[in-house]
Amino acid sequence: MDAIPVLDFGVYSLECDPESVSETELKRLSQKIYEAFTRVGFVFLKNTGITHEEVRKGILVRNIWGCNVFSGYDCGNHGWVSMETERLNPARPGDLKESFNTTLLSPDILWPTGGTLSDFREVHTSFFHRCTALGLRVLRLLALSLHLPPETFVKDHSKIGELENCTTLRSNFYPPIDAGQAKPGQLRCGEHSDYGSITLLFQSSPGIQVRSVSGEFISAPCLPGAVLVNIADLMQRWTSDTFISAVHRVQLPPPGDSSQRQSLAFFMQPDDSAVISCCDGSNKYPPIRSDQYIHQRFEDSYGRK
Ligand SMILES: O=C(O)CCC(=O)C(=O)O
Ligand SMILES: [Fe+2]
Repeated sequence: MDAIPVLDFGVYSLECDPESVSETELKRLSQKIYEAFTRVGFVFLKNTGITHEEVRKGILVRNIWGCNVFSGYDCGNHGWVSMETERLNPARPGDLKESFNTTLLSPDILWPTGGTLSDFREVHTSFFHRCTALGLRVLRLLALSLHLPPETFVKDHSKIGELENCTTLRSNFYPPIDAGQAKPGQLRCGEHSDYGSITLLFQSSPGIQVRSVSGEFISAPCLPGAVLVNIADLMQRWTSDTFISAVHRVQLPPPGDSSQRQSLAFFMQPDDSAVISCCDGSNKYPPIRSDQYIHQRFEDSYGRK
C-alpha cells in the first residue's frame, strides 16, 4: 500500500496572498495532490497556515461529555451526538465516541457554555473560518489538477456556515475505554467513507486507519502541524471516480492503553441546492442535489427514517 503522501502546501499557505502565487507553482502542487487523491484518497498537508497552536486550542475546548445541546434547526446535523448513537458502519454496534457538530455559526443558536466551554463558540467559529479558507484553496487545486476552470467546485460551496449548507466542524471525543467492556465488534469509529466533498482532519494522537485500494488498513501517523485531507463520497461521484473516497476507521486502543483521543474533522459539503453532475461530462452517475444525497447518508448512519 502506498503510505499517505506528505506535501508541502507552503506556496499556497493561508499566509500568502492567493493572487501572488505563480501559475507554475500552483500547477505543480495540484499535480501532487492529484497523485495522492487518485492513488490513496488521503494526503497530509504541511505549512497550510493553520498552526499547531490553533489546532491545540480547538481540541482543548471540549469536555462536551454530556453537554446535550441541540439547536432545534432542521439542518439535521448541528449539535451534540451522544456515545454509541452514531454507527458509521451500520453493521457494527454504535461508535464509542461523543461528538459536537458545528454546522451553523449564528450567535442565536444554543452553544455549549460554562466552565471550560466558555470560549467554545469563539474558538470553534474561528477554526471553522480557517478550515473554510483552506478547504476552498484545496478545492481550487483539485479543479486545476483536472484541467477544469478553477472555480468548478468552489462555486458550489458559497454558503458555508449558513442554513443552506451543511458543512460541519465536528469535535470527536473518544473516552478511555477498556476493550473488555466493549460490545463484540464495537469500535471507536466504524469503517466508513465521508459523505461530502472533502474532509480536513486534525488529531490529538494517532488512531485513524485508512483502507488501501488493495483492501488492507494502514495506520496513519499523527504529524503535528500537518492537516490530513481526504476525498469524500460526493467528490468521488463528482469526478466520476477519478478521486478516491477511501474507507477509514478508528479502532479500540490496545489492551492496557487507557488514553482518551480527540479529533477535529471539518466536513465540507456543497450548498444544499447544488446539483452534482459528473465534471467530465460523462453520465457515470445521474445528477443529484447535494442535500438529497447527504440526507440519505445521515439516515443510513443514524438509522433515522
Ligand atoms: O477521529 C478520527 O480520527 C476520524 C473521525 C472520522 O473519520 C469521522 O468523524 O468521519
Ligand atoms: Fe471519517
